[in-house]
Amino acid sequence: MSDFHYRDGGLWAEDVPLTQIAEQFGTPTYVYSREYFETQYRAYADALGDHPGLICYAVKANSNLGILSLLAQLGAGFDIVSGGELERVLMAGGDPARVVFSGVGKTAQEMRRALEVGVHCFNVESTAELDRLESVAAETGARAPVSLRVNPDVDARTHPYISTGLKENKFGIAIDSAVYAYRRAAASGHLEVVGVDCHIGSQLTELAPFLDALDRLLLLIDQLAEEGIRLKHIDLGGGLGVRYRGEEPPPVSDYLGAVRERLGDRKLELVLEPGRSIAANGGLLLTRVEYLKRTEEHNFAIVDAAMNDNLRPALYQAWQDIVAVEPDNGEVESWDIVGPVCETGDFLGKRRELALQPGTLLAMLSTGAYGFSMSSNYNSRPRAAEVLVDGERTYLVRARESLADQVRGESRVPEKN
Ligand SMILES: Cc1ncc(COP(=O)(O)O)c(C=O)c1O
Ligand SMILES: N[C@@H](CCCC[NH3+])C(=O)O
Repeated sequence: MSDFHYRDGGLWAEDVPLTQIAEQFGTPTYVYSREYFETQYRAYADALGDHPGLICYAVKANSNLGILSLLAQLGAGFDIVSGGELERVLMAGGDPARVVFSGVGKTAQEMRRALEVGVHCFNVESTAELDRLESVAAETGARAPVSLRVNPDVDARTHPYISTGLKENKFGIAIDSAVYAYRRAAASGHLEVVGVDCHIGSQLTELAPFLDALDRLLLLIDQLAEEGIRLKHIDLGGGLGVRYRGEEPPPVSDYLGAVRERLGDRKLELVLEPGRSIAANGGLLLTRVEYLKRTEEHNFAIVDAAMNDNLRPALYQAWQDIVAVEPDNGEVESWDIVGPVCETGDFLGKRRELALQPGTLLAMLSTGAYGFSMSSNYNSRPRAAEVLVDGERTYLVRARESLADQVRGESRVPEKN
């Protein structure tokens, strides 16, 4: 039985009916299944098996402390892209020695803090960043562990906004010039070269681009070894896709099986940074229909969640399934499910076949990744509550924002005299 399933005519999260969650916590609310996150993390850990390495969950996919803490309890590592994400990991009980620090714009302050707590490595994305890291390390007297993020120029065959491993993208150091950057890092007394990293994109549904990137990285590793620069680990980033509609991404075991086979008996630790494949199908967004509005063109169902809660449809024209929590036998019609935000792009789904009434409770599925974490206060809307379900228990892992939360730090100005 899946973690979100119909039972007694209604949709449940594990052993809790979603109607109960809506009643207790209101809507819109993100609902997560603990079991799902644990199963997905374990799929990676099991597929890694006895091969040395780290599964570093990409915090940006879902950075709620409840989620991070349950992963920390399983021994997960974390992939972070900001000082804020680092502090979240620490607050959740994560081990800094299992943290890899990615991102193209690390500040000196963020570097200092990461050195202080002792992260596993910095995934350095440019030579300018290498210079900054070297001077921060020199200042603090630490030796910074460095893995260069190379851009292997591989087509991930995914949405252009979430493809990151092509020459034209802003990420990483071009693989052709990586050797120079490695020589530069290896010659520094303040930097310790430990690995190589790449991340070619997100929502990949085929293995070939991952394996092409891996092959290119292995060539680089051999070239570096000839110069006496020996790497301890290879980090293939995240990117494994999930099923939103008809996609059939390869199972984690096939992916890691193929990678391990390619690595053969090389003594290279394997680091992975999965986000979406751990989180997406572990969450849903619970929302209620406020109004039904029929025009000559369309039927609109205006719900209480909006693009500020889930930006993916507006940003990528992403499709995520929307289902009724208590399917009734009313007349099924085609509806555009839209939010209250003043933007034409504020939709959650178009042309959805549903039987709706004002007050109908809906669940937008596959929203555990890049859902709440990309939400905002646009239109001064409070960000949604987040509830984690564990069997029959519910934990409010983030309270719905209040107006006071929203205006904290803002102030009026005195009248002009
Ligand atoms: C550097 C890095 N690592 C890991 C991830 C996680 O990717 P995904 O959620 O596709 O697994 C991302 C986001 O795409 C990323 O930019
Ligand atoms: N936010 C994106 C994925 C971007 C991943 C970050 N590199 C999504 O919702 O699909």
